[in-house]
Amino acid sequence: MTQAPVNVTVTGAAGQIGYALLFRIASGQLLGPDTPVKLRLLEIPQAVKAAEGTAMELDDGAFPLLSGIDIFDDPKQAFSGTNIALLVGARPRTKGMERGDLLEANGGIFKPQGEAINAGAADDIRVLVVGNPANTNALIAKSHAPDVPADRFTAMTRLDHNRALAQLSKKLDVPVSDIKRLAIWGNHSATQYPMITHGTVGGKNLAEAVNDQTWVEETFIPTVAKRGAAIIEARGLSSAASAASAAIDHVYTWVNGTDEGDWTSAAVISDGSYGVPEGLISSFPVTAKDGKYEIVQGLEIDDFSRTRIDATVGELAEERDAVQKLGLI
Ligand SMILES: NC(=O)C1=CN([C@@H]2O[C@H](COP(=O)(O)OP(=O)(O)OC[C@H]3O[C@@H](n4cnc5c(N)ncnc54)[C@H](O)[C@@H]3O)[C@@H](O)[C@H]2O)C=CC1
Ligand SMILES: O=C([O-])CC(=O)C(=O)O
Repeated sequence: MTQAPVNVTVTGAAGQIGYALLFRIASGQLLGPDTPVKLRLLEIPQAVKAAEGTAMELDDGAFPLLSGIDIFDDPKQAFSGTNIALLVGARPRTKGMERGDLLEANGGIFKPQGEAINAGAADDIRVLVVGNPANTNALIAKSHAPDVPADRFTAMTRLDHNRALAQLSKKLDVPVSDIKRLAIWGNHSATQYPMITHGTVGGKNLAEAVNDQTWVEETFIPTVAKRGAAIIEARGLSSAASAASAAIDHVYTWVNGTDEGDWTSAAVISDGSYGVPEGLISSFPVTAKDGKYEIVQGLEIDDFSRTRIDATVGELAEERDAVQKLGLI
């Protein structure tokens, strides 16, 4: 192990996703088995003690790749020199809270975090926003980091992608690894569009293999799009281990690349591709190469997909307009 450790900042470190995520980072699953990591945990002051408890357990894991843990309640310190930032901590929606209140409360978190990343993160900083509303929180953070290339801000739809893989694997009775070129479009919300049109399974077209448009529209799409709510209903808590696993997948792929001929899904800054307004952080089919996510170009979009993409992207535009009105971007 000769490489210098990579600094990884995790916000919301004392939360339930943090608890599932940190041990996997420490064991080398975020960046690979040859890359040592240094953890920088950010929490609100009331949760610092709980984060200290998690750090004690991380110590007790005796992970060979974990070269240190620091805990902060100040974003400026937490993001100083960081290479990878996982923005997990967010303000959850509580009873009686309107959508605007939620966006405003999260603006109070993601604006200072964007500023702190701008001020002190390493030049190769890569940011993944997990905390909801993830796409718009990423947009807020990006807006306050003008010196960081915009394509370094991403939001997580890999969990939706993995959920879609799992549903298709069950439907077709094939291993998830046989299914390629699946794509989640738009917002990480119930309007998202999981698209199978260009997918493949064992080299054959995925939509033809499924051959059941009623199942796609009435079962597959709603199951994937509403899975978060179904998990809350069943567990009494929102998805945590699966969300942590998807965050690991998102960063691992970003750094190590997609397989030749395959895609994944990530919410990245739109360059106007497929009519998605430039500047929105929207999920697209993406490849990763040389440490960069790129939107897959040139796909034919059928009428059904167009309608679904327009709806979810329309919701993103509304969220952008709302945070613009609140002066958060
Ligand atoms: N994009 C996705 O696919 C998914 C996103 N999520 C979202 O991830 C977020 C975290 O989920 P959980 O870990 O289950 O929540 P949690 O409530 O268990 O933990 C959140 C943690 O964030 C901390 N926090 C709050 N404000 C902070 C700030 N300003 N700086 C640092 N830390 C702060 C809290 O103290 C808490 O420890 C939620 O917004 C949830 O909706 C959850 C699942 C999937
Ligand atoms: O729905 C939630 O609150 C958590 C979430 O984002 C998901 O599980 O996809």
